[in-house]
Amino acid sequence: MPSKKALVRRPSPRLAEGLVTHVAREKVDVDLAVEQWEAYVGALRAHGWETIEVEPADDCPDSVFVEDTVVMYKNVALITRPGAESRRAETAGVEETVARLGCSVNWIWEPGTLDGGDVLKVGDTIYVGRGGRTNAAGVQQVRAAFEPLGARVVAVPVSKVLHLKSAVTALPDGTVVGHIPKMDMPSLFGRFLPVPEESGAHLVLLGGSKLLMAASAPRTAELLAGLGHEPVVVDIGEFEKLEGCVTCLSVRMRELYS
Ligand SMILES: NC(=O)NCCC[C@H](N)C(=O)O
Repeated sequence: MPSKKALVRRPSPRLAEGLVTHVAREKVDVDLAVEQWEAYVGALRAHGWETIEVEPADDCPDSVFVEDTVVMYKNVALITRPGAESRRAETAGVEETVARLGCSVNWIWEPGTLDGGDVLKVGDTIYVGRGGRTNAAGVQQVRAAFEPLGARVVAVPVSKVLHLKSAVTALPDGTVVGHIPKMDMPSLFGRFLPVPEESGAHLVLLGGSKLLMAASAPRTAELLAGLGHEPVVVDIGEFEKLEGCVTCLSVRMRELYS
């Protein structure tokens, strides 16, 4: 059934200790991050999304990046096993929330690892980035979980960025949008639009032609507006210092059964 709920998770007071892999560490202003997070949640709400807060995980610095802990396909919530050990404790609270919302719950098991940031759904095609956080067993387990439900899983090598969706997302019409310098194999995607900024490749589909985007990608916003899309811009600069994107701060649940 169509639903418009989105999971979010309030930043931990330890946010500044979050992991960095492909960028140099910069000082994070936690108070400003909380303000930016509130504005992000406000933008989701303003566009008709009911936001559901997962109980905060104050001891987990990266817990605000809730997308990495669960992948939704239809009514199934696949609880991940994050590639970074320090993030594994984040999944318990998420599991509780999705179960309460009536999802059918499944899990990635050892030796599999998967971060939700590596999973891009375009219709029934599920691209899974195989990189620093998601291993081959994780990809196989995504296949086993979702192909019987009608999905086709396509594995994509990722070596230049943290996650697949750090470089690639998609427009509402299914066109894949990506920043080529950060992609291993742009040719794996069918209909493809290159964008000039890395963070321009991070799109959250809000509904209709509205696209939630980061303020750090003004040239891409202009490009997309010129193609008839409607960018909704938020500043998430403090999260970008930790390799976070607009995509990773929420999990949209569009096909809840209940
Ligand atoms: N899906 C995402 O883009 N997640 C960002 C996670 C950033 C966090 N600092 C991490 O390294 O896990």
